[in-house]
Amino acid sequence: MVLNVGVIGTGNIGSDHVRRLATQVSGARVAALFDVDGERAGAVADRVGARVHSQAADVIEDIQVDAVVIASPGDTHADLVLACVAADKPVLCEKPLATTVESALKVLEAEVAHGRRLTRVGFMRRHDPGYRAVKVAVDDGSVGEPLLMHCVHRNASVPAGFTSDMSLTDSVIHEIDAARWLLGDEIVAATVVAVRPSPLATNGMRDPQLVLLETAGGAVVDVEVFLHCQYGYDVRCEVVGANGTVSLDTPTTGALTRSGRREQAVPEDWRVRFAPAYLDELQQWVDGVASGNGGGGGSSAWDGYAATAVAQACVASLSSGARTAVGLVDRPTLYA
Ligand SMILES: NC(=O)c1ccc[n+]([C@@H]2O[C@H](COP(=O)([O-])OP(=O)(O)OC[C@H]3O[C@@H](n4cnc5c(N)ncnc54)[C@H](O)[C@@H]3O)[C@@H](O)[C@H]2O)c1
Ligand SMILES: O[C@H]1[C@H](O)[C@@H](O)[C@H](O)[C@@H](O)[C@H]1O
Repeated sequence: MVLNVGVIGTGNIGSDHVRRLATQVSGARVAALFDVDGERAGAVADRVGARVHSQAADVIEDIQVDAVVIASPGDTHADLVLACVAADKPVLCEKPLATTVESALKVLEAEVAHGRRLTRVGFMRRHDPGYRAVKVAVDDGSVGEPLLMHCVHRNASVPAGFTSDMSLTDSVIHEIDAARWLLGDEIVAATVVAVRPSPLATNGMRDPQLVLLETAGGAVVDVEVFLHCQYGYDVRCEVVGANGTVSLDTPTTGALTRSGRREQAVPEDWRVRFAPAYLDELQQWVDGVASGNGGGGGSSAWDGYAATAVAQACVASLSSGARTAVGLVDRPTLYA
């Protein structure tokens, strides 16, 4: 059986997902797509032989579309996921699930009322071989009880219009999900410290920032987020346990040793660094949907809601300078 996928949003990651679905993922084809930029949608559709619709709702309601990928901007996600749930279609929604806690909660409530998990959120680090190795070492007790997690999230630069809040809601949200997943615990408080801004940060953006996250069980996670680091894309993670530590290997594209020097390449951006993770994420989702489990596994609507709630607490802390508690609703049994 071939899964017919509809894609909404064909910008950077949407067009990458279309290409992967059409050429690398087995058991799937891109049947239909939509982007508000019709020219862009048309060019992407031509490459893979997909239909172009004139609105997002038509992709979701297309009877030949079995499942939907959402890769439009974050503030469009919640309404589109709600439409997928109403149409009973499995959906892989790029992060974030929603840009407000209220809209994330609406998705959660809709899915619970529907009675079946249909939503998966694109937290692809759960599919990265390095993060998976860290998860195995934490889960099998190799490092003992996890106490601390140190993270670094650096981008060479960010697009115009990126804001201080987006460092938290768009970038640190990956560490928020990774911490909840690796430590198996909810985050209950966040504190954000804005560092003296890099002279290269434009439009008054507070960059870098330091983020402290506290889990219900008392573990603490620190994240340096620095989105104008210039030299490349650098994501690091170390979990410190009672008996040892486990850290992410930073993949490089080669090590050159000559003339008394050793040089290692740094990935240019997330496209390069996480390419295998995006592919694994899509393949697992397609396989999951095809086997009738709605694409379950990976990050659920609950994970998307919790991550949004923590990111919003970070935004509040950045603005107030105070430690901010995270309030989550009770976890519905659908996500037990
Ligand atoms: N998981 C990851 O590592 C990762 C990486 C990059 C982006 N993302 C997420 O993917 C989403 C898209 O990011 P991007 O970098 O591809 O952005 P982008 O700006 O390159 O692409 C967004 C596309 O959506 C289109 N669009 C805008 N409004 C729309 C609407 N209402 N309906 C349909 N299409 C619409 C735009 O025309 C554009 O083509 C964001 O939520 C972002 O956070 C995730
Ligand atoms: O949207 C992107 C994407 O999510 C990347 O994975 C992250 O590293 C960037 O900081 C963010 O801006």
